[in-house]
Amino acid sequence: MAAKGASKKSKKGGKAKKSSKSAFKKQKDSGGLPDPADEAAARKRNPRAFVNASRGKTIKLNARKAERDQRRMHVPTVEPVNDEPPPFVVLVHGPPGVGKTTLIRCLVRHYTKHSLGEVRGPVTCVSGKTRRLTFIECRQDLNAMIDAAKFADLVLLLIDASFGFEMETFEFLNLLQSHGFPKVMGVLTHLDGFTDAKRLKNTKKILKHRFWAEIYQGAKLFYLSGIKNGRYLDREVLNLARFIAVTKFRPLTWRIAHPYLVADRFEDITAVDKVKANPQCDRDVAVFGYLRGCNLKPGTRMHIAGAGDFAMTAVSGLPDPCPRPETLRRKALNDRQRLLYAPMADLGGLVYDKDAVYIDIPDWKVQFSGHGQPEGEGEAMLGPPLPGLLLSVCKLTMNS
Ligand SMILES: Nc1nc2c(ncn2[C@@H]2O[C@H](COP(=O)(O)OP(=O)(O)OP(=O)(O)O)[C@@H](O)[C@H]2O)c(=O)[nH]1
Repeated sequence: MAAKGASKKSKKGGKAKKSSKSAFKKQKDSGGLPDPADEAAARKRNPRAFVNASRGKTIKLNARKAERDQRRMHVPTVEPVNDEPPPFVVLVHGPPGVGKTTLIRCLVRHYTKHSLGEVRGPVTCVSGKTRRLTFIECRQDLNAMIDAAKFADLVLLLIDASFGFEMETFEFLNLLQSHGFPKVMGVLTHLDGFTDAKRLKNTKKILKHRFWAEIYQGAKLFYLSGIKNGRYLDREVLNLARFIAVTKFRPLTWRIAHPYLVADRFEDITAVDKVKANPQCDRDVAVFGYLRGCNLKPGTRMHIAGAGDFAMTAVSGLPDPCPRPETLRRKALNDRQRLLYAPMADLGGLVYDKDAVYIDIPDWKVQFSGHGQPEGEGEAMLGPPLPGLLLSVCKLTMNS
């Protein structure tokens, strides 16, 4: 223990340098300079020699190492080579009001420069030269979560920081475990509700460690610090979007061995007379979506989650409605290559209903005759939709 009143020797800064210089001079004067070989050996033994000086950098390096180790542990299989892989499914999950719709809108806006109105059904967009993403919003409802756990490639787990984790979030993680556990990233929202900086820092830290305890040490957690003009901050969305665009997805053994399809949309194509005669009759339904997993053989029985087993009468390939860019020479995508395909959303003035398609035509483009539709009505109904009107990769017709 230092004697009372003795001054503390400084270890950093100008004073420390000065004192080390004077110590060296003293040693030189007394002729007791250490042997350079001994000095080099001592330096090699220095346990702190390879430790990062910066604490933040050490944490980041450890997190990256954990990520790499996890990836190594989880890739026992090689994904089959596919020239045109289907879009990856990014599932956005969280409690009501946490910001799922807002986040999907912001990400789609970032990738395609298109502002979505309402987010309904799957939204597919081109996210880069070689990748397409399908965003799906998952309600905090047990049935929806059970279905979503079966097809998600990446889960964005939204957490309301002002509330913390909810029971359903843990339930969903358990469901994911039973389906092979896809990649999971956390996103903290409602951080602008904190006025005290210290409390905000503590909350972030607590939630991060809780999240790491559930997933693994170093799992990626993003912070969205607030809303501006109904959108998350551009810089934070850009970081998240870039991370999603480059992240590697784990091929899950069961999924790559089975054909499956996430329906972008469906149509009831039963003959009208048949339904009129017997409203309870078996229906013919055409389901449109990208085929995932392995090849689908025509004639196999299909299982529709939550509905049961069905016989398939026909399968046909359709032109891709959201193809990847053909020329990869340019570094960035141009606006024409940033495609968006969301058949259920109100995109481009096209709305799909159960039994009709509506096209929204602005009033100034329409010249109504005196006997036609009343003036001012901007929606024209086209009648029952034809199968294959809006194109998709696979079409199935089923009856029970
Ligand atoms: N202050 C603040 N408001 C937010 C934040 N995130 C979302 N909101 C607001 O919360 C409201 C609900 O956002 P939505 O994106 O509709 O949430 P949701 O999870 O899709 O809600 P449901 O569709 O009901 O499940 C909107 O008014 C958003 O502006 C945030 O980080 N801070």
